[in-house]
Amino acid sequence: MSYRLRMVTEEESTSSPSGCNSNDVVISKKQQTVDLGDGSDLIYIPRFLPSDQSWKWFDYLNKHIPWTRPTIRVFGRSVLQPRDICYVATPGLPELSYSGYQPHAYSWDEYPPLKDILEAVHGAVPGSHFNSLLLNRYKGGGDYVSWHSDDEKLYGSTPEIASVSFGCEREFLLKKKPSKLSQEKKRKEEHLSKKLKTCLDNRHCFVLKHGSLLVMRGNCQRDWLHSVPKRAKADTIRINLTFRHVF
Ligand SMILES: O=C(O)CCC(=O)C(=O)O
Ligand SMILES: [Fe+2]
Repeated sequence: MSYRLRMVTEEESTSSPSGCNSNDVVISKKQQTVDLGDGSDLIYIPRFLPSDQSWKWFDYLNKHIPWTRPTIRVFGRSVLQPRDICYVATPGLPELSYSGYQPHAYSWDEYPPLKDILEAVHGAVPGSHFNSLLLNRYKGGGDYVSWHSDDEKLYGSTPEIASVSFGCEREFLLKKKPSKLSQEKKRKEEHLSKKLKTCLDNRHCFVLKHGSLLVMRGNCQRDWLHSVPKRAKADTIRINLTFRHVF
């Protein structure tokens, strides 16, 4: 099954509705940009892909991707990764390895819909050339990804990561990495915030919607950690695709 679709932007489709046909994927451009400071920023497009097309992709990925739940090493112990994963990459790139685990790199050609999603992402992120993809499947609220940053050397010093979500909405959290300088600053800010009775917490939360796109850019992986915590009430499947550029 393949979805070769013509992409049009929301602006094009509203300015010339007759230019659209039923095979068009209308890409929404309504986006929120968050400046995290010090050269880190995020772009969030809640309705990036149309809902019905996103459900078709969800069903395809859920059924056809060779999901695996690997054993990884965390603080010297072997643990089952708390979600299913799969890795897709262009042949000839340096191999990805994390937490003592090296995933097999499947090819884009084996899963044609991934190329359509990649095309939509490339259209939304000017100048991007993603050549690898890590897929995650969260089977329910007990599946999660703990605090981490995607700062592996093969992604370069300022990785650009584009994340597309399908299915169950889950919270995506970001918090600033601790540093000696920022701890000192934090102590001063806490003192001040107690006085002002305000909360100065360096955290951000996005509820990642079905069909949404979130892009992390600049120093995000150097200065920030992100996670998708367990949520008892999230009882259905969520599939997340993170597109990355390997150098
Ligand atoms: O599922 C998500 O939204 C995030 C996944 C993630 O952070 C990762 O694969 O590195
Ligand atoms: Fe990540």
